[in-house]
Amino acid sequence: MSTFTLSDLERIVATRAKAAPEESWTAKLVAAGQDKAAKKLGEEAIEAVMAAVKNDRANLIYESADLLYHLMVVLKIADIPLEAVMEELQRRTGQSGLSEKASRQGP
Ligand SMILES: N=c1c2ncn([C@@H]3O[C@H](COP(=O)(O)OP(=O)(O)OP(=O)(O)O)[C@@H](O)[C@H]3O)c2ncn1[C@@H]1O[C@H](COP(=O)(O)O)[C@@H](O)[C@H]1O
Repeated sequence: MSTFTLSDLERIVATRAKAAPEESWTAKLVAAGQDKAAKKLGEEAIEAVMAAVKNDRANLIYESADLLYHLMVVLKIADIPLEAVMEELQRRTGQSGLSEKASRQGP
């Protein structure tokens, strides 16, 4: 079982964001800005969706890793700590996704 966590990835992204863009994909994306980083996130999401609908397990794992990495870069550029996302997820525990959806729908 892997001991690697999203917090580890967040730390790596934060460190590599300060590297020279010629030597780091992370730094290159950060230097390019949120439009480029968010576009990459969208592309990786589509690739993960395609792997999922094709039932391609190996590729879904690979594209999910790309997706999570690019999400961490987008959060870094937006100056949102992973902690904020985890707090939101924690806030939702104890409430079913269906009742949460219903609470957002109007009369
Ligand atoms: N997890 C990742 C990770 N996942 C994907 N990628 C990179 O994301 C890029 C996007 O892949 P694509 O094939 O979609 O893009 P591309 O066609 O090469 O690029 P474009 O033509 O779209 O610009 C590739 O260069 C991948 O290597 C990652 N780059 C870095 N990391 C992590 O970040 C760390 C630091 O990496 P650097 O910032 O490069 O030092 C690494 O050790 C990893 O832990």
